[in-house]
Amino acid sequence: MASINIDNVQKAFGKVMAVDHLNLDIKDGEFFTFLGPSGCGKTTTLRMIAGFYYPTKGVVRFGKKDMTRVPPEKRNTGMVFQNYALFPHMTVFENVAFGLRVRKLGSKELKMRVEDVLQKVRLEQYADRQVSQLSGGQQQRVALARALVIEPEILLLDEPLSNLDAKLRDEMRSEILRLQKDYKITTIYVTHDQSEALSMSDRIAVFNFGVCHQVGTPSEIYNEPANDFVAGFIGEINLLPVKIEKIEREYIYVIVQNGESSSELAVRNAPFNYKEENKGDLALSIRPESINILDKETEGKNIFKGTIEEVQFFGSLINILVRTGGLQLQVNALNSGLSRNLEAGSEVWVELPDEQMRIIPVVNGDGS
Ligand SMILES: Nc1ncnc2c1ncn2[C@@H]1O[C@H](COP(=O)(O)OP(=O)(O)OP(=O)(O)O)[C@@H](O)[C@H]1O
Repeated sequence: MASINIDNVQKAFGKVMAVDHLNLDIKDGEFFTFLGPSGCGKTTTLRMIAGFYYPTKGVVRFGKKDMTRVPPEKRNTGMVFQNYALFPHMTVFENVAFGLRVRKLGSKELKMRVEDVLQKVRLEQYADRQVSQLSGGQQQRVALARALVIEPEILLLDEPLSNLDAKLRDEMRSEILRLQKDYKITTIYVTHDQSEALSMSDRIAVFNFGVCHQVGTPSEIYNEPANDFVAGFIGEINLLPVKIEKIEREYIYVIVQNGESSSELAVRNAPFNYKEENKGDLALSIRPESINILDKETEGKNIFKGTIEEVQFFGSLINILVRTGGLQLQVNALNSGLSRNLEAGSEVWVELPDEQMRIIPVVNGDGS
């Protein structure tokens, strides 16, 4: 096992800056995910850890060891690719044994290690099958077994589930987590699927255009997004452009442009909230499940009258689009109580609880 330190790493391909000023500390035994849209630099970073690419600048360390220019075969990392990269006409056993044969392991120990790992991925009865005769999920297990059999210090998984259907993906998620806990192996998982990242990871790094915008636990990333890109990429969110009016004790008062008029909102100034050094544009963020719908006018802060524009029924959840003045708010309510009787055209009041809102910086598309 090993910790990984990415120290001020940059990777340029000609004029394209695929990864810029990246600093990450991945702990020993951690399940760490790189999350972001296509082309944001996830795979490039993974490949620099595997040694398939060398950084243009910066240092990659495993533990305290400088690995920046060490070739891949000397790194002791196991990698699983999106397309599995198996040998289709070889048996499952031979595919898994390949890395051990390259390492010239004796036949007795080789057999023991392959059989042991095949049992771990629950493929022991398929050892003699040709890989081309296996299902997608089974092939993915062979790819995992092949990566694990060399007993790597670090396991690198590049979108390993993207070729599987939804049900199999769910099964394989649990399988990967079980194996990771079993082997207690430092694992980096690359995905653009936010629910996969939130449900599997100890911590997540969110990337866009080669820049890492935030590193945190799934709950930090979801509940305390660092900026509008992270907030918008993970889950649904309402983002309203705001200007700070004043800060008084535990409240930040902000002005939201609401069509022709403007509204004042009071946001609780939690420790992780607005920082006064944020100089650029700001947005107020609130998750759709944090907004309350009221059927009558009620005394209190941050309550606005609105009209329901759209109701979408999802069984346990009901998604409601409310217009209040010039603003449109997405509200997700549980299918119970008042929300059951709501329909387009109804008049309602929406409450934006002060402790559920955050004031976050607006970043440009390129992260600057
Ligand atoms: N070998 C290469 N030569 C030139 N440009 C590259 C190369 N590899 C990646 N890039 C560019 O670097 C940027 C980051 O690519 P990367 O593959 O790391 O993104 P990604 O987040 O893994 O995307 P995806 O989810 O689509 O795989 C992209 O703009 C890509 O076009």
